[in-house]
Amino acid sequence: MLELKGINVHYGSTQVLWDVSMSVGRGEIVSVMGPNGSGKSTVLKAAMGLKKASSGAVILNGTDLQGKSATTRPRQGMSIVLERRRLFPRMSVRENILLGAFTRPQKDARRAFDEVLDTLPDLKPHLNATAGKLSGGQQQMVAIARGLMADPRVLLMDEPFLGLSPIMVKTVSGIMKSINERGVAILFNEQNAKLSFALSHRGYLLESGRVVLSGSGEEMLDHPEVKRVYLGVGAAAK
Ligand SMILES: Nc1ncnc2c1ncn2[C@@H]1O[C@H](COP(=O)(O)OP(=O)(O)OP(=O)(O)O)[C@@H](O)[C@H]1O
Repeated sequence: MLELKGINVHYGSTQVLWDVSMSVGRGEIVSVMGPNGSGKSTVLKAAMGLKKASSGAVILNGTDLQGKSATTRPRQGMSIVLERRRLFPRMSVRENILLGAFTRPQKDARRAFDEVLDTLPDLKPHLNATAGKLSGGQQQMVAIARGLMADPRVLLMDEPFLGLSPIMVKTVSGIMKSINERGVAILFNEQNAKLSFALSHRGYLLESGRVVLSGSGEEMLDHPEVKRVYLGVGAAAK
């Protein structure tokens, strides 16, 4: 349903993505894993149109989105949960969530709001709280709720576990699974190989802006290179 084809991205004269091709099928959870600075966030930003690719195509359900602005993409069925949550800290949780429906008529927004709270019931007691006062994990839930308000078929999640406690990591990965079970495909990035590939149906390994490996979550976890470099398996025996 979402395809990135031969994406090249530059910041100024520096190229940071090289011929990146990825796909996300209907109902899949797909991860982009790689070290710091390998270009994971840039992949998601290019998919969402927040960073313009120098060349290549972003295709969503057969429509080429290249050249169409980020603001049109929620209507096409794609939304993004940005890194570090990017909430409006002085606004209430309710206001932050409702912002996610800016492209939808009010009646649809109200219905979407109720559905989103069914998916994330833990937010109900906090709707009138100031977003900036919530814990990191709760803020991540608000960011996910905001992303869901556009009723996406594909949800992009930029480092959804960043800075969360192990318990909140479990909670958020559970939320991702339940969103996915409701028919939403997810493309997310994460630096931790185990977390990335254990949660995803398929994954990509990105190094220095290039896809160097891809496969099912299990294949990725079992790959000798992933094991050696990213899981530290074997190193301890020496
Ligand atoms: N706005 C920007 N201007 C210039 N260079 C940038 C900008 N954003 C990212 N870069 C560079 O592009 C490269 C890829 O960055 P990106 O944030 O996509 O990597 P990442 O894998 O998501 O890293 P991290 O895990 O640290 O978030 C890095 O070398 C980074 O320094």
